[in-house]
Amino acid sequence: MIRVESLSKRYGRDIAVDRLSFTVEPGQVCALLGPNGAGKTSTMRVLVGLSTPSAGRVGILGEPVGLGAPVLRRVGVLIDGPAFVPHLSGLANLRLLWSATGRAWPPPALDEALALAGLGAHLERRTGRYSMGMRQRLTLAQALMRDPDVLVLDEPANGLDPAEVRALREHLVARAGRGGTVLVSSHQLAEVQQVATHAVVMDRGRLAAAGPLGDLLGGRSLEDAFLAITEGSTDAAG
Ligand SMILES: Nc1ncnc2c1ncn2[C@@H]1O[C@H](COP(=O)(O)OP(=O)(O)OP(=O)(O)O)[C@@H](O)[C@H]1O
Repeated sequence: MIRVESLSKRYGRDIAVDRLSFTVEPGQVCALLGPNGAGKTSTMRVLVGLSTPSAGRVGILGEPVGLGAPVLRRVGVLIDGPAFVPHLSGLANLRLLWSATGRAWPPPALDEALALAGLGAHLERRTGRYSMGMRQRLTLAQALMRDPDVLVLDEPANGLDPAEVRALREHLVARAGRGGTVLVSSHQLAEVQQVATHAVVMDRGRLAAAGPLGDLLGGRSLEDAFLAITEGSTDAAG
């Protein structure tokens, strides 16, 4: 379970996240939506201990989060992507990242993660020669190989081709079906509509709407609902 309580994040005098609260329960795939600069990545970075909140609290599986918090072992994260060592192969990079957990190789869901990443023989190639899409797939593999209870994915479909996007979608649905908690940000609303059970819409740092997807849609496409929600908050602010 993910809990965000009155979270604010400032960068100097700018406020990127403004008293944001929401929860994501096990079994849910929650889409974190919002226009460019709404504060989605800032929220996710605080949520997984990569940056500190200016105010408020975040928790995962009932435990507080901070850099190196034990609960983060149970979280698969894709944000900006880790820095892969360019002269090592994809597989060697996964081993290196896994070694930081102090647990024996291989990770519990390595095969499943590699199947989804679909890198095949590229796994043996140096990551310095990877395309952006290959890098994204290796990043996904490192997030999934630990068989996490919670997934926090910032625009995971970036750079993936349509077949891979579909495989990812099926994976997220299956993971939530097994009791996992998934928070995923995206600008690809038609894609998100197929996978999300819930959505949180941010606009200029604030919560603009949240709830089960069906309630937010009210019979509209997610694109129409999103534009109505974010336009409404622009009018209200103006
Ligand atoms: N490290 C930083 N230093 C200063 N300002 C930042 C930093 N990171 C983000 N911001 C600012 O905070 C605001 C929110 O950015 P954030 O990346 O969280 O939005 P986002 O919703 O993820 O956007 P996008 O959809 O474009 O990825 C923006 O105004 C951005 O310029």
